[in-house]
Amino acid sequence: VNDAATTGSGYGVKGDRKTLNTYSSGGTYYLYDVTKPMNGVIETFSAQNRSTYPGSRSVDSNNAWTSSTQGADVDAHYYAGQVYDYYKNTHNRNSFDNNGATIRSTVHYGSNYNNAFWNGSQMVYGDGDGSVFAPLSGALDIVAHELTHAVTERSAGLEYRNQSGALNESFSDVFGYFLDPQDYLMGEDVYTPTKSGDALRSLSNPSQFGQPEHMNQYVNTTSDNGGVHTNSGIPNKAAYYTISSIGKAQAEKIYYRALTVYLTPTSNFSYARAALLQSTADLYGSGSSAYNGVKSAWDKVGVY
Ligand SMILES: CCCCC[C@H](S)C(=O)N[C@@H](Cc1ccccc1)C(=O)N[C@@H](C)C(=O)O
Ligand SMILES: [Zn+2]
Repeated sequence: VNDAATTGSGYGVKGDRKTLNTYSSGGTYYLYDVTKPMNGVIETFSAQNRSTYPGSRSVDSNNAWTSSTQGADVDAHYYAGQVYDYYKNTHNRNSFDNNGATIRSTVHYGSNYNNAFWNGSQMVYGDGDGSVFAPLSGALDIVAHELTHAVTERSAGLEYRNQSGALNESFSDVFGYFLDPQDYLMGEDVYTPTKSGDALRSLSNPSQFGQPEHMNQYVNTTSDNGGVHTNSGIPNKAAYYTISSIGKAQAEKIYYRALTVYLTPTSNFSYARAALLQSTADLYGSGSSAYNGVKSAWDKVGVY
């Protein structure tokens, strides 16, 4: 039996059917996607509910990934491919390092683990406890959030604390929106599976879920690396104002250019305003409506 790229199918966390780019070797099927240009490989592993990664490759006997525990594997793999395609097609970036790095995910991390993260080399997803979260790879905006941390790490390198850390978190949420633009909510597809209509965060209304949305509400704290998941509400609100005034198409070009050309590891909110304005001037001119939209957005959140 020789090795070959194959096409499988399966059910995601929400029970939705998906087609998968898989690989067969020795009669076993793997979540190993070799269809991307320039050899960008996407591969998915399972920690089998231990707290180790990468764990072992997700496998299936007949390329039908339909068991109830495979939903997290299916979505991590499928959504990672979607995020790869977004960065390649929209920003001409070939994987998170712009050099075809393998995109690896591990699912079923830990026990009832209500989080997901980028560990410096790969994405890692918990299954959630079924009350706070369902398996976290079941949300495209979460997968985009985590993979954008990898892009940030290989570009601006925003330090994960205080204002640069809140920007790091915000850029991950904002690209989560760009991948999943049907609402301004974050994590809604897997957050509180037994309760509808809520989310972990909102870009349009950060205060709805306990985040500040103006600089005069900045939270000075030592917890959560200086409140990176709290103070991200302020740049998130500025992104909402920007997107709702100039549109997603121009906003995503501006955000990508700021992240990859101007921001640095210690950039603060004021520097982010300047970087986004400079990116807008580069792309659309300093007299453009886009420029006025970005300026007004950051004025409204009190960052100058
Ligand atoms: C390991 C310690 C924490 C790592 C933080 C990761 S990058 C993170 O920010 N995870 C996101 C997951 C997410 C993203 C979008 C929507 C919902 C959930 C996150 O926001 N985690 C929250 C729960 C947190 O860590 O406070
Ligand atoms: Zn994050």
